[in-house]
Amino acid sequence: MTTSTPVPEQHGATVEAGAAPVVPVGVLGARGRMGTEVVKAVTAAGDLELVAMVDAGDWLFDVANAGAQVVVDFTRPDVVMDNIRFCIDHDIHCVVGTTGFDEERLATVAGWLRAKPDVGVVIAPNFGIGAVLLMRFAQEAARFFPSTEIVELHHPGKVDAPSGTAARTARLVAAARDAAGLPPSPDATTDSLPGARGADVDGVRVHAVRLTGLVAHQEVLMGAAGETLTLRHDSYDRASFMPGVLLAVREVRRRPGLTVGVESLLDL
Ligand SMILES: NC(=O)C1=CN([C@@H]2O[C@H](COP(=O)(O)OP(=O)(O)OC[C@H]3O[C@@H](n4cnc5c(N)ncnc54)[C@H](O)[C@@H]3O)[C@@H](O)[C@H]2O)C=CC1
Ligand SMILES: O=C(O)C1=N[C@H](C(=O)O)C[C@H](O)C1
Repeated sequence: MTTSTPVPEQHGATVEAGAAPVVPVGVLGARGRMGTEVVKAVTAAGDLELVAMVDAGDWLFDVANAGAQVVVDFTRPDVVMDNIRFCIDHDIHCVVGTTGFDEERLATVAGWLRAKPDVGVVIAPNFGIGAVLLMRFAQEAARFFPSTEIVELHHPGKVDAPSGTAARTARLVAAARDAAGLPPSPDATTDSLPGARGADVDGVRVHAVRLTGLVAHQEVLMGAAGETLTLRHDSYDRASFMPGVLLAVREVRRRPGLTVGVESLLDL
């Protein structure tokens, strides 16, 4: 039970005596689709304080000057590495939702973190709890089905294809198939238009749809003789990502080093 005497806290916020201090948070990509939602969510959270909003053309040093302890990055795959490097160099923990991470990029971030053992970085292609569960269910089911393909469907403003979530799902499914000793999914195609069979991610076909009216959706289709299993997740609103983002913001300072995905934060 905290006492009711308010004590001054940094950045103008106040906290109850004995309560955990408010965490100063900066948002990169603050004027984007996700950034706008993150700004709203952080502002509404009593234990967090929004201290910096940075978008393209703004000065990145603003997040350091404002005293941000945690930065949330929803920018673009072509700028996110520079942002992470900056934060690590300035001892700022990072929660990264921006996509475009392959094993090489993750290894680079892990390498930077070795010089800063107290800094934490969480990188997750999807903060939606349902999407995280879908990935886990797909991993579990993969070994029982000779065929798996993935269809991701998004709003037409998305710059990368396939989605980061679909790429990660494909890699997880491929690893589960390999571990079970499954051969490649059967496919007799010898004659096709370029792209007709989707992208090949570690041997799993991934198809990307861009459609006005959509937000973020994914289906994992699995087939065996005489049956199919379809796992589907739909984000109809970017609010769906906020519980995961806020969880990562609250946890990242306690998790030095690189954390990929929010599974471990959810005890999955
Ligand atoms: N992990 C997750 O749960 C989710 C991840 N995403 C990913 O987040 C990223 C952003 O998505 P959206 O918000 O839809 O894109 P968006 O295009 O609406 O927003 C990106 C923002 O970043 C800004 N920006 C560009 N360069 C910058 C820089 N150097 N510094 C600061 N800001 C910069 C842009 O001006 C823009 O306002 C994408 O990679 C997307 O795939 C999107 C939804 C959920
Ligand atoms: O750009 C988006 O919108 C999304 N991006 C992430 C991805 O590429 O997986 C997460 C979600 O699908 C929405």
